[in-house]
Amino acid sequence: MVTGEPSVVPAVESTAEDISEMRIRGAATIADAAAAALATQADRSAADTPAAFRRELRTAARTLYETRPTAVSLPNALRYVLRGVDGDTVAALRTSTIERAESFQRDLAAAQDTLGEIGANRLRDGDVVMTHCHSTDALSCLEAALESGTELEAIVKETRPRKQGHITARQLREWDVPVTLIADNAARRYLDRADHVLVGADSIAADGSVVNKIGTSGLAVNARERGVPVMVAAQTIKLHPDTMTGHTVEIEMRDERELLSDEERASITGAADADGADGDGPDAVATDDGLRVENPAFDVTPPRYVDAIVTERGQFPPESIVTLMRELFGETTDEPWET
Ligand SMILES: O=C(COP(=O)(O)O)[C@H](O)[C@H](O)COP(=O)(O)O
Repeated sequence: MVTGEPSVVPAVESTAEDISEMRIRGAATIADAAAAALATQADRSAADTPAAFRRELRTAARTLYETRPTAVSLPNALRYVLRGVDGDTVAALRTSTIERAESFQRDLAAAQDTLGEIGANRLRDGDVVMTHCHSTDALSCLEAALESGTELEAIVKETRPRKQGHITARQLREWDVPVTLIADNAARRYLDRADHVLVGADSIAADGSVVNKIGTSGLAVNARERGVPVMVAAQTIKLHPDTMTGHTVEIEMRDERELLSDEERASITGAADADGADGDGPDAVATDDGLRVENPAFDVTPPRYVDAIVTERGQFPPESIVTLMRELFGETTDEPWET
């Protein structure tokens, strides 16, 4: 936290850490947790003036905002809650913040259900769906289809380096869906068996580009080459309003140790143990050993490789998503936590 800023309640700090460390992950889940954290901040605030209460809330929002840069659902959630904070007393501000956060969480869940019903209409009995990463919006489409009696099979990409495909596989097996888990490298080979590629999104840009887990763009290009339609399940909270005014979406770069442990690095570079050959592994990662590891968490799929973006407001060809963005966000993109 920046020195001199008002303190935030410990629950906000721990939610922020859980998001950074990906114990809370996935764009919709992050948005839900951020709204809940603002409600907790409001509930437990010891501020004795409305101005102090508002300052604390803005600091809490900034603390949450600074955790992960790519999923726009996070700032969209914070903006939604902060804009509904209203009242002349601390008690009134507290109540309005909590109510606003709760209504956000209700809307989020309802939007996911509606989106699922819409996405399910694209799926036919016996279809095989290839997934990437773990997306609750994408799974909502599969769940709605299964609930209406559609039989589905899934080819689940492992999704290196964090293997979120395991979470998807676990959920699908709970729903009794036959699952084939594959290494990411095997995707093109298995596209021959797939009727759909179904992924979620962290952000959708005004031109219809889809920002999602690293590997999505390569999958989409291969799917186009194989004639397999690509469906993106994304609630409107994933629409990135800043992209209407020319901003780009920041792609998060994560710690290289998600790809390569210190021991693996040492085995590649031949770096010796800093404290001698004691067998307990290297003590520090060398920075000048000539090996650079890069670990982008997301990539950008151009709209021409996407067949449909399924939202709770209907399904859209990617090129027309900007119309919905203007309707929902207007052109204003100021950040309430920066005031
Ligand atoms: O890319 C990811 C998660 O990345 P990470 O694991 O790095 O957070 C998901 O596809 C989207 O966030 C959509 O998820 P949802 O549909 O649940 O919002």
